[in-house]
Amino acid sequence: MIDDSVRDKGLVLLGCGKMGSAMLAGWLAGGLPATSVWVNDPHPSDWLLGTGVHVNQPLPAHPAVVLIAVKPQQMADALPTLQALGNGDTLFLSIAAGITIGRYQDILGAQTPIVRAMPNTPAAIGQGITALIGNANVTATQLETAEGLLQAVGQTVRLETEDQIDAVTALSGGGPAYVFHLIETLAAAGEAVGLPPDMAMTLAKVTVAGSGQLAIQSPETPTQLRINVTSPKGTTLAALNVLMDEESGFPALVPKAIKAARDRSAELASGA
Ligand SMILES: NC(=O)C1=CN([C@@H]2O[C@H](COP(=O)(O)OP(=O)(O)OC[C@H]3O[C@@H](n4cnc5c(N)ncnc54)[C@H](OP(=O)(O)O)[C@@H]3O)[C@@H](O)[C@H]2O)C=CC1
Ligand SMILES: O=C(O)[C@@H]1CCC=N1
Repeated sequence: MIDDSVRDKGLVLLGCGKMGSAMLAGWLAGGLPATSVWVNDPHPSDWLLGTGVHVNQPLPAHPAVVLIAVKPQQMADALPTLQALGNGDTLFLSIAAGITIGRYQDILGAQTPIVRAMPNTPAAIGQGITALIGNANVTATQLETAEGLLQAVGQTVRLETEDQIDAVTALSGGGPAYVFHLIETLAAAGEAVGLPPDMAMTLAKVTVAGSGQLAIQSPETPTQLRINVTSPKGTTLAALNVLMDEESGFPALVPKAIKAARDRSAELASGA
């Protein structure tokens, strides 16, 4: 639930592109008044301008939370504009990949309360998942405020160490893109074996969505759910023999992809 302090003292978004908009859409749909939100973004979208939030207007003196939602490469220009809010009661909630708490402290001040989080775009429909960790300046109440905002757009998990966030970024932060690519690939493959494009896309989307829901709702493991589909000597087995090949299938490809994303996240953290 979104904390009253956010409604009363205000929420500032630094950057409102794809991820900032996804989260803001969820918060507004969940009842956060538009008048409690201030957004700084050089090129506000038509959607944003239509929400009724304050766009590129003077900020409240002591907002409850600042959401940092610019790209890592934009941080050096964007963050110093909010330096005056550092070292105080305003909680900075960062969703940027690869920018460490230490780097925020260097710019905003060592006493600044900072929560680093990694959400994903299904937040736009309340189905996101976000991992978070705070620095020592974050009070228990502020951590609950951050978690309340993030739970208003999905589930949350608390991290034990900050460096775990590189792996989270690789798995669930970018994960929706991998799944969307799976949908694209399934639909194209359906077309290639004779289905009309629209039908192939509908079959692919609903299959992925339904399977995801079944994996969440069923008491059975994903492994058992896979076995349930796979008849002996049947059609699924013919496909899985390709997809589960240790040399060329998912077991070879997926870990390689996740490691590449994890390594890139760590690289961003070192300033590359
Ligand atoms: N997209 C995703 O699925 C996820 C993204 N993230 C993280 O979220 C952050 C944002 O990513 P994403 O939304 O995809 O990127 P976008 O480029 O869509 O959003 C960034 C926004 O910030 C604006 N901006 C640029 N400079 C400034 C500035 N100086 N002050 C204020 N706003 C500025 C950009 O404007 P303009 O376009 O005009 O430059 C843009 O609207 C990144 O750090 C990313 O790592 C985390 C999890 C998932
Ligand atoms: O691609 C990126 O760097 C960001 C982080 C996770 C999802 N998008």
